[in-house]
Amino acid sequence: MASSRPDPPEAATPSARLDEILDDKLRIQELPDSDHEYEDLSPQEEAHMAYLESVRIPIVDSFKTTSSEVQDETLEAVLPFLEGNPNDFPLNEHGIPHLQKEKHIKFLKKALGDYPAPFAMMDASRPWLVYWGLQGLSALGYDISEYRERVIHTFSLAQYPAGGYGGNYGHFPHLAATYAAVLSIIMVSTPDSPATYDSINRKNLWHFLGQLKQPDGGFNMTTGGEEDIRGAYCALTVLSLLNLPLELPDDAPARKCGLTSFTDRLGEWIGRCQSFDGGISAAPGNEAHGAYAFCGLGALAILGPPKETLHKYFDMSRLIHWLSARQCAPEGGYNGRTNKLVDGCYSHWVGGCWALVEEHQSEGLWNRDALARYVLSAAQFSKGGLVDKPGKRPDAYHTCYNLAGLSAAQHRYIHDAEKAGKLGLDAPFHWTPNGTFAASTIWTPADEVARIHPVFVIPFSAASESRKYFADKGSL
Ligand SMILES: CC(C)=CCC/C(C)=C/CC/C(C)=C/COP(=O)(O)OP(=O)(O)O
Ligand SMILES: [Zn+2]
Repeated sequence: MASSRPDPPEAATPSARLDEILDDKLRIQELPDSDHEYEDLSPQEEAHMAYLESVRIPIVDSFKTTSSEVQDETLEAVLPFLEGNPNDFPLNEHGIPHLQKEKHIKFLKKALGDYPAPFAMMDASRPWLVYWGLQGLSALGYDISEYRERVIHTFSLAQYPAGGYGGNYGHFPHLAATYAAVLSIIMVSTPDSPATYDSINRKNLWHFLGQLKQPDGGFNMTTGGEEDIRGAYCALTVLSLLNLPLELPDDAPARKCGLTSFTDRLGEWIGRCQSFDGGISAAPGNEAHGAYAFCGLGALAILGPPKETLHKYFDMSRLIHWLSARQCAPEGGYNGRTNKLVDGCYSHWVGGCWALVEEHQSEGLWNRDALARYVLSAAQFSKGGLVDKPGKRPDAYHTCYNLAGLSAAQHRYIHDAEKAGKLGLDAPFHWTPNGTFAASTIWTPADEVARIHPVFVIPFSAASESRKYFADKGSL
């Protein structure tokens, strides 16, 4: 680096002749190590050459870093997919691979099946595997009702007797597992199948959430576990979809510190997660990350109409600046944080932020076509399923969130703040679809995925039917 470069020795003389030999490129990258070309150098010029030799390595090192090298490798992997069609997929009228719906459905159905023994380590993620599979299938327009019985069975076992859901039978309850389990259950439920909704022990779940509420306003992920912004989003999602009381249970430890409601001090705590660069981090003081940005925005969009809550708790112009910087060029997809690599899952974690942000500031803040191009051209795996980036294996997580990101690029939503009730986490039920972008230069109607609720990331009908079912039911 220039600042650490030593001063040249006094005897060293830069000269016009040396400058001629050492043009900029040469000086930085290709300083010769044999001196036969410079046999007739004066002692002063030789001293200057020696000086240049001594500073060469630090200069070269400052141009290449581990991050820049993996970024170069990423471009090498991605560009052939943006410029050509290495998978030999059928192309749409814009010359872009069609969305391979049938292949992805087959992949997700397999992902919802049995796993061989080495996957035992994924046991604690069972609710997530189910959620990603069901949500991905729904996005592809597949009717998931055939999974209803299996979902009730799986989650009745994973429901912890004292409330909440763990990864599987006998696991302690965790807020992330609870979020994924509740979303899965309500996705396969219908008002005429109350047994599915009623498999959730709401009263015990409410008590479990009460144990997680912290005196500073945030939520722990599990009893005695970490407090982070996922907790805020997961807890509010469950409270809102299951129409649980906002009042803290009497046995909630936060009551001892004067808190009475799940929402007490929560907006302020979420606001403290905005980092110096405008992004949103897991907890105050941490590095900003796109997945946490979605959790923060989602949580505020449940707490009240985003038109009101976003600018109340976040500096929106700095957040928009940070979110915009996550879209990679020329890849078109998103990365999750500064100086990191494009990855298909951020198509949702960052791409999904825009529907919420656009309630604060009008659209046009991001390049929808560029994201759709990354998903269709670079993130579809030849045999089905979607990936982080070319060269990676597909999995249910990347399949679900690439599809959600593609949906975010294709559809527009609007929130009716007037209709949202002031109490009871009712705000997220006043989003409505507001058209589909038809004028794309990337996708055609055959490449469209379904609309997805911008806050809960499930079908719209699953969200509204659950809320209505539990509102009609009333008591816990
Ligand atoms: C609702 C809910 C529970 C949301 C969870 C969201 C989520 C995916 C969080 C992960 C966040 C994180 C710090 C990833 C870094 O991974 P990395 O270092 O491997 O990836 P990177 O290089 O892309 O940052
Ligand atoms: Zn990823």
